[in-house]
Amino acid sequence: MVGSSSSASRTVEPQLTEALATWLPAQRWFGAKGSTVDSVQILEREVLRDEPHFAAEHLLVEVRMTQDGAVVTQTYQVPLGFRTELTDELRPWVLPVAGEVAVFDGLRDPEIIGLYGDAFASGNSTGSIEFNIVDGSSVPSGLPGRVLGAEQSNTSVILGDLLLLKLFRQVPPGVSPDVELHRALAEAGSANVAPLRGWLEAVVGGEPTTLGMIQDFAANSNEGWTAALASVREVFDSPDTPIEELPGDFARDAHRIGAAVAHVHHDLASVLGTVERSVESTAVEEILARISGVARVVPEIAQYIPAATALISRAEASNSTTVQRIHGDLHLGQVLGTPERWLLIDFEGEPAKTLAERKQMDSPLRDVAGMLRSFDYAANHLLVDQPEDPSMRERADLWAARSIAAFFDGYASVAGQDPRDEADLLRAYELDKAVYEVLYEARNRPTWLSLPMRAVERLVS
Ligand SMILES: Nc1ncnc2c1ncn2[C@@H]1O[C@H](COP(=O)(O)OP(=O)(O)O)[C@@H](O)[C@H]1O
Ligand SMILES: O=P(O)(O)O[C@H]1O[C@H](CO)[C@@H](O[C@H]2O[C@H](CO)[C@@H](O)[C@H](O)[C@H]2O)[C@H](O)[C@H]1O
Repeated sequence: MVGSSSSASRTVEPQLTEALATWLPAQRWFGAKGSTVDSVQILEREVLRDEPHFAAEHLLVEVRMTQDGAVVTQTYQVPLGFRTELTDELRPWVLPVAGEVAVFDGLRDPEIIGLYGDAFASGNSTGSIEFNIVDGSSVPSGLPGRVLGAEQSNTSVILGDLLLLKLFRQVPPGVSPDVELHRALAEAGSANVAPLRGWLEAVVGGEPTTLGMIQDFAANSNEGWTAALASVREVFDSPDTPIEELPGDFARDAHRIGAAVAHVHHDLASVLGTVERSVESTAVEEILARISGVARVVPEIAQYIPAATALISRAEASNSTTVQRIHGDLHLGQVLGTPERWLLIDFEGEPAKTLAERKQMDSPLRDVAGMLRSFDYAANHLLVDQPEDPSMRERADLWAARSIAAFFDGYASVAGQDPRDEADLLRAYELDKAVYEVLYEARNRPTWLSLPMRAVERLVS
């Protein structure tokens, strides 16, 4: 616990918990959008630095809230900074705490990011937090910290343009699949992930729990989503040029992404195994439960339940399928293009699932379906909120079809099996993802809702 009157981090607990109750739900990474926070309790408060004008603390907090009438509890990781003088860059990140000391999101402060880097370099525990380095790897000390632009489900920061440190925001008790799968892929010698260098953990709810991980930073990389959007823009800007003649045609990249995904699936299967399972006992039946659940928030989706039921029955008729550990939340934002190859990142699985669910074996078709949905998103998202223009829509659909065909070809060229051969099961997984997206967009980006809604309608027809 903290409390020296000569330190910057003297903010008392009731003030902090009250501020966190307001501040947490407004963060991009807060996972329980649409819920009401009832209380915040500080589980751990570890001091990383404590000086008169500057302090840093690592907090684990338990948030109790009400979501759709039910009480939900989630644990979040909240590194905080305390400064008596604030820079302009830190101003947007302050918590509503009155007093002389400003309290802010610690991961926005390069000095605090550097503290985490140094903790890895020394490999020592900091109070209850353990910093682990992968055998054969090392982290240099004194690496300058830098904030990575985009806010996502977690917060990633850069150390010396060499390493990327991702701190998970929501931390369910247990080892993260991101660390687990990166370690398996290292064992397989996978070239399609950024090598894992270390991870940090603490005991949460009585279990060793991953708090974050550190891996090589692919400095010259471009996110698949950004690259795909650039290509789609070109398609719209040159309406009379056949897509295959455009310099930014995405088919070649889509083919390489397909091959990268197949390599990762192969490597995960080789290290962590595969199981033959009846389609009925895969998560396919849960798709209907998902639709019913989403219909409570987005009632328009209920009309598709009968057609979805028919689709699931067709998928179940395909008997058995092979399951294995998979990525679980694959989309164009989860692939990074480097000059040499495409990398897959962020193996945490679907954010809406529990940790135990995310660690279950599943069909690789779920990842393939995630990519198909993403090509559809990339093709159509510039048309959201625009008056319907059939010629633009036709170009968008052509771009998506071309990219998807190339992705399938790339996947099949490595896997030796073509996902198109399991068409009904693949469609069921696509529907599942589209339904997930309906809820995701309703809660996070309501202006994008028409995108997955259009897909649900198409997939069940
Ligand atoms: N190894 C890496 N090298 C370079 N950039 C990366 C790397 N890993 C992730 N990123 C960037 O960081 C962003 C967030 O990473 P991600 O693992 O998807 O985090 P989150 O769990 O918050 O979604 C990605 O969209 C990507 O742009
Ligand atoms: O933040 P995560 O990467 O864990 O994923 C969540 O957010 C994604 C949006 O950032 C969301 O993806 C959806 O939008 C993407 C475009 O922004 C699109 O490429 C995906 O196909 C679409 O699913 C993802 O579903 C959600 O889990």
